[in-house]
Amino acid sequence: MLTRTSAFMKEANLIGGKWVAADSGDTLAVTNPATGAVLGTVPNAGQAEAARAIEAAATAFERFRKTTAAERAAMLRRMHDVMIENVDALAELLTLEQGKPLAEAKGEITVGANYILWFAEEGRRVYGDIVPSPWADRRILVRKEPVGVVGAITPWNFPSSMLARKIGPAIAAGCTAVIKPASQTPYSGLAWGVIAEMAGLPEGVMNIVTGSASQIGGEMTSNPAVKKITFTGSTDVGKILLRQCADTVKKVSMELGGNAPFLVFDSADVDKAVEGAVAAKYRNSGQTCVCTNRFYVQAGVYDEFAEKLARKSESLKVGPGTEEGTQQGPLIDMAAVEKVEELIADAVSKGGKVLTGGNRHELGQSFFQPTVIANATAEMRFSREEIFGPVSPIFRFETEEEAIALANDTEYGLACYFYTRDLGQAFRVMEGLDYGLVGVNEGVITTPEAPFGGHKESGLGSEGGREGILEYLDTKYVCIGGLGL
Ligand SMILES: NC(=O)C1=CN([C@@H]2O[C@H](COP(=O)(O)OP(=O)(O)OC[C@H]3O[C@@H](n4cnc5c(N)ncnc54)[C@H](OP(=O)(O)O)[C@@H]3O)[C@@H](O)[C@H]2O)C=CC1
Ligand SMILES: O=C(O)CCCC(=O)O
Repeated sequence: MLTRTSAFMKEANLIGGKWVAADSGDTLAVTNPATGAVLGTVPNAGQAEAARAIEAAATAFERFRKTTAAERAAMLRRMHDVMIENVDALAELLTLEQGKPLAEAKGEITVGANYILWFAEEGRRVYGDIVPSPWADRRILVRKEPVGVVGAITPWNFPSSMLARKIGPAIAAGCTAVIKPASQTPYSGLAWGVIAEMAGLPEGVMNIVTGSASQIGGEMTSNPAVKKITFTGSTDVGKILLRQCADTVKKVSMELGGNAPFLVFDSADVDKAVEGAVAAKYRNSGQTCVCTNRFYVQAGVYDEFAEKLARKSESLKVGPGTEEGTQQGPLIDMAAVEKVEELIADAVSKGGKVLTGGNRHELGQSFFQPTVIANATAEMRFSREEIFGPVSPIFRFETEEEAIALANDTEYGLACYFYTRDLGQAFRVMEGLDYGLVGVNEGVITTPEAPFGGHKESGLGSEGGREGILEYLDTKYVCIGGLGL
């Protein structure tokens, strides 16, 4: 199984162009969530290795910042090509350590490659300004310059594409980076080192350190050589990193948790809404920060929607991600299974009705049945907490105003979705929802061309789109006088 992936499956850290072990020689085991089998080990590095990686990135930055945008675009295009040429191997590695179906893993690698290509193109359009001067003898230039060394910390649910959104704009802007992948899925992060090498990225531009989150994150956030932290993960950890970044006033981008509502109005095409609901809920077995957490359905179509969603949910094929036809892989670990069980038990004790699923899957391990729960209410825990699993709670509402208020009643503001065939309603609801991403009659909306980022406690800044590269650039105002004009 591992033969195809082996070229990309590194068991060492990349620091200054060298693949190295942890100073202590300690390692972390990586397991396949579908079988519980140990796939291999990666270095359990800490503060000292992170400091050396930052130093390597800072040294490389002095040369890399002077490369042209066209040169960097060429490197990024080669990285894109390496990914597309090796999509099967990279996807297999991703599925083995993360669990998602191979088709989804291939989708993630392809989307990641597309982010890289998008930023290759965007990097060549980092324009400054010449501003009309209020002085006859002076001229005003506004330049955009790379911020410098970037620290990137990523989660286990999209271990490849979350890095693409950070590395792509960083390199395009002329920055260098130190990466810390999630400990449960480090291979897809380390594979970026191989991709970089194959694409001819200069040594030290990309450094990758696995191991202690608090030590590596602590060094990244306190070391003055790091100018920016970009993080995707839980809101709790995002808040820790924000506090730690304050002392050296670093730039930050935060892609944090979500509590996505999915509204279905009486005016909706219910079959289309069910199709969108399945896509928005069950991608990566519900372990996506933009996955629907709460379905709000208007009274007139409630029963029809609930029944149809239940039937679709129970038809999903659960199995190992590597098996042909699998639509639902395992959850990342047993803690995730226990959390889902707790949320279901809480809902049932408060009057929730399980329409399908509700239990661990007969396959064992961390496989869980796709679950639909009707009669959901605001008192149930999943109305406020991220489920991060294949559970669809369905709440009932009567009016449009009520639906908007319920949808916005959360500290999160990442993604939301709604279905309607009423054009006026589409605009009213879209304008009323306090979210960074809105899907209108669509359940999956991410693309490199569009900005991705949350409102409220779901984050700061945007990845992708025109905005994505701006996060990696400083603005410099230059006043040129003494021109004798
Ligand atoms: N918005 C999103 O995309 C995601 C949201 N989540 C939410 O968060 C919950 C917990 O998931 P989890 O993976 O533990 O998410 P975390 O936020 O804990 O982890 C994300 C990344 O941050 C690292 N990290 C953890 N603690 C620190 C720290 N003190 N300093 C620096 N880095 C740190 C992790 O490292 P390590 O792996 O070594 O601990 C990992 O690389 C999920 O159930 C879900 O609700 C999770 C993943 C993604
Ligand atoms: O942050 C995440 O959980 C990944 C978002 C997946 C997407 O790109 O839609």
